[in-house]
Amino acid sequence: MKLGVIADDFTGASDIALTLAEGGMSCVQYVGTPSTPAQPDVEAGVVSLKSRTVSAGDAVAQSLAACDWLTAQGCSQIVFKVCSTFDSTAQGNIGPVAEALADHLGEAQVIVCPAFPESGRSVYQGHLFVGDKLLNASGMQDHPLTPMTDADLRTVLAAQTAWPISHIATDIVFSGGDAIAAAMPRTPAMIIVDAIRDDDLRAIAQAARSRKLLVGGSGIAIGLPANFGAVPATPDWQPTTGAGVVLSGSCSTATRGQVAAYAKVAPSLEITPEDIMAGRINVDETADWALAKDTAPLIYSSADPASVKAAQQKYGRDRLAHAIEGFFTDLTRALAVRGLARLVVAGGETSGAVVAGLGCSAFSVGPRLAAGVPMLKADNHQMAVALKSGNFGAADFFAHALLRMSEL
Ligand SMILES: Nc1ncnc2c1ncn2[C@@H]1O[C@H](COP(=O)(O)OP(=O)(O)O)[C@@H](O)[C@H]1O
Ligand SMILES: O=C(O)[C@@H](O)C(=O)COP(=O)(O)O
Repeated sequence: MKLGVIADDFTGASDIALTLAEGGMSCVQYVGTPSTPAQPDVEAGVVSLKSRTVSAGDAVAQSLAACDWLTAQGCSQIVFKVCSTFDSTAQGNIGPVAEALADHLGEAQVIVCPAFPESGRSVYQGHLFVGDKLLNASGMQDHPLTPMTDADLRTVLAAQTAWPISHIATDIVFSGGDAIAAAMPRTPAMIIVDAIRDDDLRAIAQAARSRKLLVGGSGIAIGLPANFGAVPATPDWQPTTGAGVVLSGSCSTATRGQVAAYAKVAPSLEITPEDIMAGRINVDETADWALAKDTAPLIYSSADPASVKAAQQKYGRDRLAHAIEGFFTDLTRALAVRGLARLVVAGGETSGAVVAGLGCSAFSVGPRLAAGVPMLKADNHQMAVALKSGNFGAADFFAHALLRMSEL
């Protein structure tokens, strides 16, 4: 293994795994840190953690364990994959984990860049944009767990770490990899690097060729496979037919549009916070209902910001999230034993919960369904799976994903 990734959620892990696979690296997405060695042909290993919203201490411990496993497999460079919308709170976990990994690997300068131009995320003058909106006006200010209310990544990161924060601006980035390398501070720092185009990310990769640690969204990986001699490729796929289900616990803007669109063409079942907290949902009956349908049904808890806020005030934010995620874990387990063959999931935390219900230990990475979303095959069920980030994908993503999984 040459390149190791520690991803702070499961959708983020499959997002960067797609970038690396399309860059021509043989790539596996692991479910948590494996306890056994990787297959010898794996060049890029992506460890999926569910560490974005746990305590900073827990996130650090999980990330260091993942780092140790990846370096033991031979990785010379580690990427800490965070969200392209920099999802975090003042407590972390981006700063504390980046700091701990840097100390552990002996790296004093850490490039931090969440830009992902293909999905509209750009970093300019240290500020993160989603399309033409600043991060704090993009919808991310209403996220149920990690509301983002400041677009200046320098102040966001400074609140999470004692390390000095530095910045490399677009004029230097446009001058290329050598200019970026020359502009790197000589003293310890986390460096927010601007990037608005894929070419900027390639220049960053060139500058980072011998860095032991990088922090970023999947865009940070665009230029990395070439550093390891890989050439672009299309990942293989064996079609999977059979029963399909869409599970959505994401309350993000794009997902809510996808839920509304799919509910018009397929059976759907809304699970409300009241249903969950009152224990009104029978998981086995729900799984039977889902698999009796001719068209893959949608089961969702996705709701608008006002409803989410009201439910959080009533039940407590973390308690509610935990209960909803627990429901999705149990439902997935029930669906898997009944022979589910195609599974589409919306939401990063939700995906972590769903994958826990699958009980698999790794995914092979197939071709793209949308920017940042590959088709995956679970190693235990040979099930086709898509883990879609909250804000990725077009309005017809669910129908498109289910269809593509079954096509040659
Ligand atoms: N109706 C709801 N009310 C409150 N919280 C919810 C509701 N539905 C889902 N959630 C919780 O909101 C969080 C959504 O996060 P996530 O799955 O990561 O989505 P995204 O990818 O959009 O960030 C999860 O913890 C989920 O359990
Ligand atoms: O970088 C991204 O935007 C995604 O890969 C990601 O991590 C998104 O997280 P969720 O929106 O919580 O799925």
